Amino acid sequence: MLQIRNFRKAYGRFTVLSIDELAIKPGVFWVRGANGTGKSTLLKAAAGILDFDGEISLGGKISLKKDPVEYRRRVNFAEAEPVFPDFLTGKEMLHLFASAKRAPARQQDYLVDSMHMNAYVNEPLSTYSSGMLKKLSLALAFLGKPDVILLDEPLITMDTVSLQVLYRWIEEKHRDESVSFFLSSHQPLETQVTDTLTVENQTVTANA
Ligand SMILES: Nc1ncnc2c1ncn2[C@@H]1O[C@H](COP(=O)(O)OP(=O)(O)OP(=O)(O)O)[C@@H](O)[C@H]1O
Repeated sequence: MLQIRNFRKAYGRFTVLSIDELAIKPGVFWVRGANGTGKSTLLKAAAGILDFDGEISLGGKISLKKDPVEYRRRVNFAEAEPVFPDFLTGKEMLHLFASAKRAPARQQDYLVDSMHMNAYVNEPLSTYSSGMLKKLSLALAFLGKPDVILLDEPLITMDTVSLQVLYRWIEEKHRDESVSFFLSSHQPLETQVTDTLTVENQTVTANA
């Protein structure tokens, strides 16, 4: 599903990650590693928002660099600490992403309802707490018909009820639409994972 070849990401002269070849089959993956090892770097590169040397593709067919629009429509991402324009409302962000991701009608209603965001979704983002912003960013990452969803530290700032909703979304998307997930977290995940990807020693290994 996700293929990485001759990948290298450096900040200045410091190489953070170097991956010769990694072909990841469909599934739900827990991305683990100590602070500063490169988990966010890996997810941001795979999401197409961070420049890197090398090649990342979906199944060797849809290349991030050669088919950037198609790739980004199929690979969704939520940042660890989302930052959005303060003056927009949650609803406006949802409309924007739904249009870019060609989301089916009413998909955003399901996400807003199930994550209990109705009370504030029409308010400007300047009024949101960090948990409210986190829930919105996760909802945005579930819009459209992606093949892959990358969630960077999805558990942080989420209350216990919201966490259960998130786990339900992940299980539904994986079971019903065969969506693959990459979930970086320092805490164990309360959902069944296919494999663990460990980020250490400037590279990534699959543990299975
Ligand atoms: N914009 C940047 N400029 C310079 N160095 C950076 C930049 N972003 C990240 N780094 C460095 O790259 C390394 C990997 O950072 P990254 O954020 O990917 O780690 P992480 O595994 O997600 O960490 P954490 O678990 O603490 O969130 C760190 O050493 C960090 O200092």
